Amino acid sequence: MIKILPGEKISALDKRHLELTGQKGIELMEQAAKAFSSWFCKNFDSKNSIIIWCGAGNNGGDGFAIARILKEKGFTVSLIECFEPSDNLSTDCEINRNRILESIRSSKWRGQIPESSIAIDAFLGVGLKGTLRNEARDKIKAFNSQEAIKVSVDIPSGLKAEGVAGSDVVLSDYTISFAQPKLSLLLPENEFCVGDLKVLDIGIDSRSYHDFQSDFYFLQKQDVKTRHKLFHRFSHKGDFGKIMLVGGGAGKVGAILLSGESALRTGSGLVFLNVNSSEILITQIGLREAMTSIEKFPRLDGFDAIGIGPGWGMGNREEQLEYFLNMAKCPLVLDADALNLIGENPALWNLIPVKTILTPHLKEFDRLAGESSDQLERWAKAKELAVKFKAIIVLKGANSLISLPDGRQVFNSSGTQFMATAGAGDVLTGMLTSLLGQGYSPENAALCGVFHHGLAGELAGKRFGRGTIARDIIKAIPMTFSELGIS
Ligand SMILES: NC(=O)C1=CN([C@@H]2O[C@H](COP(=O)(O)OP(=O)(O)OC[C@H]3O[C@@H](n4cnc5c(N)ncnc54)[C@H](O)[C@@H]3O)[C@@H](O)[C@H]2O)[C@H](O)CC1
Ligand SMILES: [K+]
Repeated sequence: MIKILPGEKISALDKRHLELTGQKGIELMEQAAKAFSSWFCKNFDSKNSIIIWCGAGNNGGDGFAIARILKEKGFTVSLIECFEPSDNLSTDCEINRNRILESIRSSKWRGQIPESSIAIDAFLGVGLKGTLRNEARDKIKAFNSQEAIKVSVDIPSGLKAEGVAGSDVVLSDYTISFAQPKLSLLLPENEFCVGDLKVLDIGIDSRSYHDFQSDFYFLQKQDVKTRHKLFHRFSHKGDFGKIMLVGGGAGKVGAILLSGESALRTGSGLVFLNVNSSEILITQIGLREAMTSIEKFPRLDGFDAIGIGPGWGMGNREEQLEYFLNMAKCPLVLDADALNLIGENPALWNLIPVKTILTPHLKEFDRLAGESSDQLERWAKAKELAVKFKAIIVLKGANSLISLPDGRQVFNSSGTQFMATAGAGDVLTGMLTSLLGQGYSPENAALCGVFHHGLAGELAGKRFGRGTIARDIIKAIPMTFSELGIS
């Protein structure tokens, strides 16, 4: 997993990469510009006219290089230079400016903006320091006033790599960040200026990260594959696990059915659904592959993992939750009403077995940890709780954050806005419980489960768009394994 470094460490990281590989800075910039341009060509037709706003630093250097590459690919490109002749350009910005083709129209910033269909923001990157100067503010305002699709290179100009955006910031539809997402790009408070986020590999040598300390990590496709258990010719039913999912109170049985079906689609051998006695019939009809039970205090031996909470209801459940927390000898997942019960009675925290996976969404997290004034505070509290109780806390949302007992915090890269639909969380609970039941370590179950859940959402979202529902995500689960080449 790639470490997420603070903005002020990025140039030191580049330097380390250049030392290790013998590359030159201008070559790394070319790799970044090429990565950006190939993403761009996949997403936009070359009939579009593009205007690129370039600053005087390396972010501007990226912009000049991107201009040259996109022109060669057939786009109509023009440039606005957001600096004065007296300004010092960074060495690599200067080199790329001199490489600009004559056929690219380049103008100085004079307050007028040529029309274009796509505006690329390569004005300021992670090198922004202190308070924004007035002339930079004017340029950002002018950039925002264009009626064009807006794409930021690395980070929206005016936004710092850490913290919440102020009012002087480029309002992007897409932010294409290099090597690692900057922490500010992951804050929901900054969604208004970041838009869709994509992180591109620009070929930084992974050894370059060794010298830098950070507890924040970014989970990508390539990190997940090695964490999976592979099944083979001699695998038997027992390898796929026997799990119990507890929930399905009156009127909410759909939640446990979604979890149950997700667990089966994730590969569980045997799935038991423990529901309210009034719901037994509908549960059996609802998921024919599952077995059902209605005891409030069922026997727990023989189960490989237990997931508790989807649609459970909170009335008179405390004693039951205590029973599960005290008696279970297998790994646990706690979700929904199980979390709300802990929020109401914090003494229950002390009964949670180590390495239990808790999956709160934002509101459930606030009930568990108390109100927070912003997401940064929530991230800090999640880390504190994970370390204190040796738990794994999955704070659900765009780029779900997985806080581990050793203090590491891992942001997920998969997922789509189409997953903001009823039952998507129940699907995750089923997937996580299933992987635990198949013998995955809690850390691997959390990382693989969260990634595959997001990927299933992406695949379902591609097909159904705004109409995506939780059952579409479940149907896409098997495809996520073939996508990653996992048997
Ligand atoms: N490893 C990577 O991710 C790579 C990233 N690249 C790109 O490089 C930039 C960072 O470049 P840097 O030269 O350090 O700084 P910037 O271009 O972001 O900014 C310098 C620019 O900004 C002006 N400035 C600074 N503070 C202010 C202020 N308060 N008000 C107004 N203007 C300000 C300063 O005068 C300079 O002109 C990174 O984001 C990537 O885009 C590399 O290309 C490849 C490796
Ligand atoms: K930028």
